[in-house]
Amino acid sequence: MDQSKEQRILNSVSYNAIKGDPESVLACIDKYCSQNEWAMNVGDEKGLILDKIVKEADPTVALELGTYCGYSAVRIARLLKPNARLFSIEFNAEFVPIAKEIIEIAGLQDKVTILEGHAQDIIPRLKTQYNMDTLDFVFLDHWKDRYAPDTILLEECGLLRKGSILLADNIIFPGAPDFLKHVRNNIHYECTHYPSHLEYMKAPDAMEKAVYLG
Ligand SMILES: Oc1cc(-c2ccc(F)cc2)cc2cncnc12
Ligand SMILES: [Mg+2]
Repeated sequence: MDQSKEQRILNSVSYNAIKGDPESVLACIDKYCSQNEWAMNVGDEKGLILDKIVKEADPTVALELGTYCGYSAVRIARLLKPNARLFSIEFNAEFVPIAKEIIEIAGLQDKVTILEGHAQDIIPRLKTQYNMDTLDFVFLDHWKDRYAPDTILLEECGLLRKGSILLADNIIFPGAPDFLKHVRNNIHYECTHYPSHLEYMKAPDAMEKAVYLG
């Protein structure tokens, strides 16, 4: 059977990246996806915004919704302090083993736990099953119509604390209007908009930071 695009991305990383070097893994994926096959990684331009917010948050416990091939998991985990951890939720079973291998090639497997399933099923179990208190940073990059309900679920499950930082990808394209409606003009959130472009393309896109105020 023909290989999937995601398998071809893994092949490229496995062949070209330097083992244990996250920067070379990111550069390899960005090169492949800008020159060979477009893929929905957050990419190098929006990745710089992600880097900035992760450094600002300096999280001990981070959550990512939407692992895909593990590009943003590598991007986030490479910035984590020694005892910090990233949990990444992915529902597509085909993507999970590919992301795991890419994260391993980057040498970040001890910092990242991939949880396979739907965010709405996993979020309610994070405290009990993973001994979690609250989340310091959340990257939303899964299906856009799930950003708002999953944010509300994080609130209801007591996983957000005063100062928890949410960062959402694709605010313009494909767009997440319900999420913006929930966090903007909401006394519980302080929002910042970061205009950018769709990964590897000229089309406008943006990220939204929403700091939970408790
Ligand atoms: O960054 C992203 C981009 C796109 C996407 C798809 C098709 C298109 F034409 C434009 C953009 C889809 C995504 C789904 N999940 C997470 N991130 C995504
Ligand atoms: Mg995205």
